[in-house]
Amino acid sequence: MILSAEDVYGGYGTRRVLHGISIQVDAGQCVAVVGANGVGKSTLLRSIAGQVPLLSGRVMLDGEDVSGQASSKLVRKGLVLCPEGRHLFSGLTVRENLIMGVTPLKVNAADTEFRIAAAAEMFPVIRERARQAAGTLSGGEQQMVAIARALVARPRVMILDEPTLGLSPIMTDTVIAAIQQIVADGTAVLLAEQNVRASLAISDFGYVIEGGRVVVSGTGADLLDDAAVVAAYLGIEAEIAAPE
Ligand SMILES: Nc1ncnc2c1ncn2[C@@H]1O[C@H](COP(=O)(O)OP(=O)(O)OP(=O)(O)O)[C@@H](O)[C@H]1O
Repeated sequence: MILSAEDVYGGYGTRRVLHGISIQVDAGQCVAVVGANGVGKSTLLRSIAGQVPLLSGRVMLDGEDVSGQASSKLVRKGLVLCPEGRHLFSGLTVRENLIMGVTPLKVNAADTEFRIAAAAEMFPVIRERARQAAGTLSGGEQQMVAIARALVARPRVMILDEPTLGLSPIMTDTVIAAIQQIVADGTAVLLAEQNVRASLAISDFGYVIEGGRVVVSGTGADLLDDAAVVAAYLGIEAEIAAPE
């Protein structure tokens, strides 16, 4: 197991959002957390990534208790969050945004260039728009830059919060394919997505969250096959077999 959250309670000040959540991600896996708006998916991911304090419980990264550690430290240990809403520096160029992704690692210039070139293999927009201000890119292009900024840190685990939110169907497909490639290349992925079908379809395992708790879990395929789960928690209609 590369990452786990164990009995995590958390929230914002007196606002309790997470009520004892446990999840785990094995090396090489893509794991999805799904559920309706406001159930605590982002809070969970941000708590794991050191951006929201834990009230109790712990986060384990490759056998080490990293609970409450700052995100810059976690990046150096191989855990990177690609946040909802991308949070690019819109006035900086694409290239400068990518350099931000390696800053916590203190790698040398040659290594930085190598990492950016490798990310551009996956996302050609990085080369094409290298000197353009990130804020002038389309939403889909910005999402690719945001994922690339996480990728250049060479994480062992990448946490992706709503990477397809607001994207066109074509851009959504591109981002989903990129996530599959990242997993195939050996980085474990923890994914929160409103696009339930697409995320469970590429996930080895999924957790359905409701009210800050895991209510159902199973393989991505099993969750999608379970009509009751699909209807009750995921807000999408079960596919009804057409009559012969
Ligand atoms: N910074 C914050 N301060 C106070 N409450 C917050 C803050 N961020 C989120 N919340 C609240 O925490 C609860 C869970 O929000 P969270 O963003 O984790 O849900 P989510 O499942 O990711 O939903 P969404 O997909 O809509 O982002 C919500 O009630 C939300 O209003």
